[in-house]
Amino acid sequence: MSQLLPTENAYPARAVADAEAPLTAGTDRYMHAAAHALARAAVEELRGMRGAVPGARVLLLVGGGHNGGDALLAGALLARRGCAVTAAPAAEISRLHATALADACAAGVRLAADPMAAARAAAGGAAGADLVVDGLTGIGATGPLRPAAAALIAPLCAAGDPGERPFRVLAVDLPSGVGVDDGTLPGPALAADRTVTFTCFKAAHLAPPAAPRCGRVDVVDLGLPVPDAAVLACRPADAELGRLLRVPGDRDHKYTRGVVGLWAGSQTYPGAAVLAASAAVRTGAGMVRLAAPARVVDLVLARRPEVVPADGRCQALVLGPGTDPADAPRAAELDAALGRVLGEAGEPVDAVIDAGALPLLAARIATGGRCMPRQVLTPHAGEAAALLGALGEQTPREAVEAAPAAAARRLAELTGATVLLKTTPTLIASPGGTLLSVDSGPGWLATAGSGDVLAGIIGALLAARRADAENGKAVGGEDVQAEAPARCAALGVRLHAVAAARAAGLVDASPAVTAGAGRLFACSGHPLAALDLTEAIPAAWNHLWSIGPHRALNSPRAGTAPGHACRGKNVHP
Ligand SMILES: NC(=O)C1=CN([C@@H]2O[C@H](COP(=O)(O)OP(=O)(O)OC[C@H]3O[C@@H](n4cnc5c(N)ncnc54)[C@H](O)[C@@H]3O)[C@@H](O)[C@H]2O)[C@@H](O)CC1
Ligand SMILES: [K+]
Repeated sequence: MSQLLPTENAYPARAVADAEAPLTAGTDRYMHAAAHALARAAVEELRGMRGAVPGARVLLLVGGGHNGGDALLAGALLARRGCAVTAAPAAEISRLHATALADACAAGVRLAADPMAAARAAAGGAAGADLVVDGLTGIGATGPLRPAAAALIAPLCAAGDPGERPFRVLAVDLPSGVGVDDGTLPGPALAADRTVTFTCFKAAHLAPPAAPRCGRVDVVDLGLPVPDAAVLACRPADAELGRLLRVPGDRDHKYTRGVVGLWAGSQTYPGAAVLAASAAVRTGAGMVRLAAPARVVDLVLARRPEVVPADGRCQALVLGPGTDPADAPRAAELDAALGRVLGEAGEPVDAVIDAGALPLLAARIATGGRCMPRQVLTPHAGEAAALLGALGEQTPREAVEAAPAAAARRLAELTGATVLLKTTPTLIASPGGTLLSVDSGPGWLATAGSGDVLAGIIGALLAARRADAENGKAVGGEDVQAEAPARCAALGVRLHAVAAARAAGLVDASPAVTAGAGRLFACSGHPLAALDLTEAIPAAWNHLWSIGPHRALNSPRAGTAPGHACRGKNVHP
C-alpha cells in the first residue's frame, strides 16, 4: 500500500530508474499504485477548490512514456468518480502507453482529436478545466520540452501562476520541462499547485528555480527501492534541525551559551545593527557584543540594553550587516576583523560573513586567504555573482539565478566556506557536503532588514555550537561536525521562516478560509516589519525545539525553551 515516506534526500533520476527497473519491468502494478496516489491528490484538490468531485472538468497532458501512463490511469480513476476527463496527447497515439490508454478510454476518458484546442479550451475561463494533470514527462526527460509538448502547455502557462488562474495543476512526478537533476528551467514548464512524486525527491523538487514551481510535494512510497546512490540535495526536516537547539542547564553561564560579536551598522544603515543584535539576543545568545560607530551603539542600546559595546571573548562573529563600504576607516577595521576570522593571527573564528563584509572577503580570497566551513557566507544572487566575478569566474546575476545550486556549490569550493545562497527555497552548500534546501518562509520576508535578522540568528547558533564544542557537548563524529555549520545555517533559516510565518499571521490561520459562493481562497497573511521578526523568534524557537519527540527524554526541562526565570513553563529567549 502507498504511504508518505519520511525521506528528505533527492537522488539522480538515472539512479531512481535503475533502482526500480528490476521491479517495474513487465508489470503495470507500480503505475497503478502511482495513479491511485495521483487520483487521491486530485480529489483533494478538486474538493478544495469546488467542493464536489463529480462533474469536475479534468485535462490530462499526456506524454509518450510512463509519466503519461500514470496520468492516463489517474484520469481513468477520476472518470470513474464522475469527472469529465479529456486527454491531450503530446505524442502520436501509437506511442502512448497502450494499456493505460485502453484503461482510460474504457473508463470514459475522451481522447482529444485536437490536443491544442483542448489545451486552449482548458485554459479559458468559464468552460475551462478545474484541474490539469501534467503527465508529459517525468524522470525520463532530457533537455527542454520538445515543440509539441511546449505548445500544449503554452496557453496554460499564459493563464498565470498558481493562485491567479482558474484551474489547478497536479504534476505527475515533477512539472514537465524542469531540469530533473539540477532544478534549472531549460525551457518552459507549467508551474504546479501540487506535485505527487514517487519513492524520493528529485533535485528539481528542492533546487530553485524549479522547486517553487512544484507547489506542495507529496513523496509517495510505491514499494520501490530508494536508490543506493550519491545524494544530490537534501531537505532537512524541522524535527531534525530542532535537535540542534539546546536548553541551558543549571551550570550554564553566558560563555557556555555562546557569545556573539557583532560588526554591524553604519551612519548610513544604523538600524541593521539593531535588527541583528535583537535577533542574536532572541535566538538565545549568552551575550551579544557590538563594535559599531557611536550613533549605532546608542541606537542599539536604546532598544537592547543587554548588548555590550566592548571588544572581548566571542565564540562567533557576525560581520557586515549594514556596514558602509564608503566609510574607509570602518571598512579597514572590518577587514582586520575578517583577517581574525580567517585565522591570520591565531585560531580561525566561527562567523557569519554578510553584506558589506562579502566584497572584503573576495579581496582576501583573491590574495590567498581561505575560509573554513565554520564560516557562513550569506549572499543573495547579486552578491554571489559579484563574489564569483571577484574570484575570477565572471558570472552575471542572471546566471546565478538560472542555476543557483551550481553557483552555491562553486562558491563553497572557491572559498572553503559554507555558502547560504538567499533563494526560494534557500540553498546551503559546504565544501564536499550535501547541498541543503531549506524552506525560507513566506514572501512577506522580502522586506528591508530581514537579512540582518537572519545574520543575527545564525551568529547566535554558531556561537552556541562553538560553546558546546568547547564544553565537550558537540554531538556526532567528525563527519557530522564537518557539516554542522551548514545545519546551523539551515536551522537559522527555519527559525527566520517560522518567525516570519508568525509575524505575518500565517501560523494560527487554517490553510484556507471560506469566502463567498463555496469557493476557497488561500490565507494570505499580512505585511511584517523586520523588527517584528525578532519578536517572533522565541515562539519559532519553541516550535522547532518542541517538535522533536526526543526532547522529552533528553532535556533537563522538557517542554521548555531557553530561559531561566520560570521553570516548568514555556519561556523563551
Ligand atoms: N516504470 C514504472 O513502472 C513506473 C514509472 N513511473 C513513472 O514513469 C516516469 C518515468 O517514465 P519513463 O522512463 O517512461 O520516462 P518519462 O515518461 O519521464 O519520459 C519519457 C518520454 O518522454 C519523451 N521525452 C523525453 N524528453 C522529452 C522532452 N524534453 N520533451 C518532450 N518529451 C520528451 C520520450 O520520448 C518518452 O516518450 C516517472 O517519472 C514516473 O512518473 C511511476 O509510474 C512508477 C512506476
Ligand atoms: K510531469
